[in-house]
Amino acid sequence: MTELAERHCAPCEGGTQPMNASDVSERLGQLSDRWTSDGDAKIVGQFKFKNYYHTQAFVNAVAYIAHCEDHHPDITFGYNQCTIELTTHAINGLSDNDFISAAKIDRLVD
Ligand SMILES: C[C@H](O)[C@H](O)[C@H]1CNC2=NC(N)=NC(=O)C2=N1
Repeated sequence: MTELAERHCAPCEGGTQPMNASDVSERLGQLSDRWTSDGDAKIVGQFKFKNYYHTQAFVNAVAYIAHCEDHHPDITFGYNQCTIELTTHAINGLSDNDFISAAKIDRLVD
């Protein structure tokens, strides 16, 4: 199968089933250890940086990915850390879009 980071998010307007726990855990295995799942509802990534400039640059790059993919994570950050939460609002759960976005975000720092 094509690597997650090479794929693109597909428009999701509902009507798709949210991923079940076993799909979630299989997809999580394709991401870095920074990501954990919060039940089947969302995945959370924790990123550390050496200073505010590096953190802010990362946040800007994540926002750019979100714009290009039309899939939007919640982003919170401080001086040297950033937390990304991904879920697919349209289906109230996780879809491939969340894992594709997470894999692209991983690529920024790996
Ligand atoms: C039409 C467009 O694809 C949708 O409105 C997108 C926009 N960004 C989104 N982002 C997230 N996280 N979940 C969504 O369901 C979603 N829907």
